Amino acid sequence: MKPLALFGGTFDPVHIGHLSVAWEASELLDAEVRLMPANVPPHRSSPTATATQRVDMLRAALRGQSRLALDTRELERSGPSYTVDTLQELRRECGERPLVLLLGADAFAGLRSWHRWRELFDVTHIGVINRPGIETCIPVELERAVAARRTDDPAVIRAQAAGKMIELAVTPLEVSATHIRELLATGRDPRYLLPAGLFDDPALLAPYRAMPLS
Ligand SMILES: Nc1ncnc2c1ncn2[C@@H]1O[C@H](COP(=O)(O)OP(=O)(O)OP(=O)(O)O)[C@@H](O)[C@H]1O
Ligand SMILES: O=C(O)c1ccc[n+]([C@@H]2O[C@H](COP(=O)([O-])O)[C@@H](O)[C@H]2O)c1
Repeated sequence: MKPLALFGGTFDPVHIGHLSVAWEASELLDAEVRLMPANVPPHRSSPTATATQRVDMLRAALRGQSRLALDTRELERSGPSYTVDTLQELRRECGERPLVLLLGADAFAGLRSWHRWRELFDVTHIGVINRPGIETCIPVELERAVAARRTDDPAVIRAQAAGKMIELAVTPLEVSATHIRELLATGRDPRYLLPAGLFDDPALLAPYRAMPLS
């Protein structure tokens, strides 16, 4: 069955690293992929842009293609966007369809600090994506906890609903939202690090610019 893959993030702002990862993951897994912005991201300080502004940017970024979709369900819940709650809700909706939670290697490395993280494997597979430029060390305990779940075969992911972990080798792009926010705050124009749609309306990137546009 065609898996449904969820790529959660703060997307403050969405950048070409996110889109390229999501696109290639959909190819590698032959999956429907949805980008899913967190309302209140756990484990980090408040985003610069509001949830509405981040969704507006995502909509502009995704315009004109039909492979990647947007899932705003976490914005409908107040409080921290715990991934386990979201994936349990999706599991109830999806029956036995394979679900895959896509995580950059840096996010995966911190998995053991997530809310009820062990329960994730009851409802979803996890797809881990290589990420250059960010020092990531997978803790030995996490490695041990997932060893028996590892597969390198997308067919295994398609054949069962949940419980596996797969590493997805995508084209490495050393891009981060932190760097893009820094560039915008210092008056630079990261034109080709951001999807073109984000430049269609000057209001979209205004939350990050040092000087409000006149
Ligand atoms: N260039 C990239 N390559 C691979 N994965 C990425 C890349 N950028 C972000 N990700 C992954 O996307 C998910 C959402 O990331 P997030 O929205 O926090 O972006 P970010 O660029 O890491 O932002 P920030 O710099 O603000 O932390 C995470 O799983 C993260 O690991
Ligand atoms: O559920 C948790 O405890 C949890 C802790 C940290 C991060 N997450 C999720 O991981 C995704 C990536 O987070 P971030 O902070 O890198 O944008 C995003 O969907 C977050 O909601 C989830």
